[in-house]
Amino acid sequence: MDDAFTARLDLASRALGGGVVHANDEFFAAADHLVLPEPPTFSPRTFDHKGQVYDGWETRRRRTPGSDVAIVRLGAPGVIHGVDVDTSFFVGNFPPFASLDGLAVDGHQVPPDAAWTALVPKSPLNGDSRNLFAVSDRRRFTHVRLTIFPDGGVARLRVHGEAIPDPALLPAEFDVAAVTAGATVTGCSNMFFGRPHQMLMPGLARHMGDGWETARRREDGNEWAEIELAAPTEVTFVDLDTSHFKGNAPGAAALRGTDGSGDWFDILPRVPLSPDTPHRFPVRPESPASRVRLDIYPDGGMARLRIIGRPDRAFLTEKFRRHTEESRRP
Ligand SMILES: NC(=O)NC(NC(N)=O)C(=O)[O-]
Repeated sequence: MDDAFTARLDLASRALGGGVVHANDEFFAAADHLVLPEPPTFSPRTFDHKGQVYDGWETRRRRTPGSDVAIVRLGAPGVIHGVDVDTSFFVGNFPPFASLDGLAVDGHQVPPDAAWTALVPKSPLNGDSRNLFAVSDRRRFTHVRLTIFPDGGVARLRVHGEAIPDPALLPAEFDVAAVTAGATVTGCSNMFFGRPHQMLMPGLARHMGDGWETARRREDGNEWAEIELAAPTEVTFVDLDTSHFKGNAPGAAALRGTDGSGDWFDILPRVPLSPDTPHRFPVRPESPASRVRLDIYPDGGMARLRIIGRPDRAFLTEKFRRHTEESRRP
């Protein structure tokens, strides 16, 4: 099956601010575990007052017909390309079937009579494994609802897709390289220790594992990453944050941009970098950029990359409109 969607951003992740807003039953384990960014873990023969401790959402054994549900508010609303219903470590207690629905709400509350859209029909699950389901609906959703039949445990719910922010909620100038704004990594030379999209995650990096890190380069040349920005943008500031990279920060970096025509121009000509330091550079590039290339010399780690500027509002509005109109239709 097509599982290419697993490389996409997890829109539900707590790392983006996603959260569980409702679960009808959490007897054995809290549904909040569903959106944790870390892979699930298990410690055998570890019992609390309710039973064996699980790193997931686990409901009690049903004695009446029915199903159990959990509703997740996406950290970044967007278009869902596929989901992973991960039942890791649930063996004698995984749900044999699950389904997933989506909802797009204006504002912040889920109305009790909301009309949910089916994204994954009731489908069989395997225990102690990832269960991948592609989603073909290309509308924008703010919430998903996981239903398990009849009961049981799910370790994580990953909702892979592309973030589509509401332009009405974005200021005139913001970080257009942020994954929550819809920026994506389109290529990189090396990601041995850490994937480059981590540079584009919200907030400060928590530790060295929370950034882009290459292997030590043993030949000539330098490492690089390319990013498609949320929209064509007049860039005003570039942040290169090497926090936590103390013995392995790049010695220098440069940022170039293109408007898609194939011509590249300097946004930030090569500058020296210090270890474990958030650097900010005011810039005045000659043109708006829709894509950028970060070169680091020769290799190393970057905790965060921020590209602040004034995006093309019409571009953002059209992207939002294209994915939104129909998902709001009753
Ligand atoms: N040994 C178990 O895991 N039992 C049960 N679950 C927990 N959490 O104890 C159950 O009945 O599914």
